[in-house]
Amino acid sequence: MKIYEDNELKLMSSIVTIGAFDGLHRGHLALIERTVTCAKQRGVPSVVYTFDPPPRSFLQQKQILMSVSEKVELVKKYGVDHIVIANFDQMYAAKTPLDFIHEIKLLHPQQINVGPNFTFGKGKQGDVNVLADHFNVYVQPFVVCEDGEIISSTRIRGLMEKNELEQVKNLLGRPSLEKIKI
Ligand SMILES: Cc1cc2nc3c(=O)[nH]c(=O)nc-3n(C[C@H](O)[C@H](O)[C@H](O)COP(=O)(O)O)c2cc1C
Ligand SMILES: Nc1ncnc2c1ncn2[C@@H]1O[C@H](COP(=O)(O)OP(=O)(O)OP(=O)(O)O)[C@@H](O)[C@H]1O
Repeated sequence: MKIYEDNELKLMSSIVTIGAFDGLHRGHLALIERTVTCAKQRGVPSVVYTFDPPPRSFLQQKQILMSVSEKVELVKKYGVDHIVIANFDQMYAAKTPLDFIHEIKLLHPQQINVGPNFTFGKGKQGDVNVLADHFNVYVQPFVVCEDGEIISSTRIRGLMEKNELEQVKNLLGRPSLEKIKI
């Protein structure tokens, strides 16, 4: 897997997934698996486009669930070809949805896979509908756990605070944040 610590990767064709992916829970992993499978079927590279630090931690001082090197290590195990790690700072956060779309166009994605709640651009102005005006977008239905609740990094942060580690393992689908697979 090739790692790009700027957001200037250019490809002729690709399948892309985008997100903070903090903690790499079962919802994130479903998106990454779909991206890799689809890329292999079509014979084009798979790309995970992520942010460091996670926007929620930079903008709202939320706890970071995993380091960028742990994230890279786990993403690599899933057979991803390229990972872009955009430096999320004030200047980056101020980009408009259209600025971001122009960057993603450099990847020439045949398909972009995101979850229903994906947002992007200054003030979270871009959503899946805006993205779909410019790209072929697949919206992965929410992955939920047994009680029907949506799995999210926010929920995992809350469970960690209460030390509910069994439930954390369940949402991650593996024994700990760092461990690769069960
Ligand atoms: C170019 C760009 C600018 C962003 N600016 C903001 C912002 O101003 N405020 C905010 O809360 N989030 C901002 N975000 C974060 C997104 O809303 C979102 O959290 C991020 O794209 C990760 O998606 P995910 O939360 O679905 O993983 C920005 C994201 C991108 C790509
Ligand atoms: N449970 C889920 N099922 C399917 N897709 C998901 C799920 N949770 C997040 N996603 C998608 O994964 C990508 C990364 O999302 P993100 O990193 O914001 O995760 P999150 O768990 O929603 O985080 P947070 O709780 O901090 O907002 C986005 O495209 C998002 O829509």
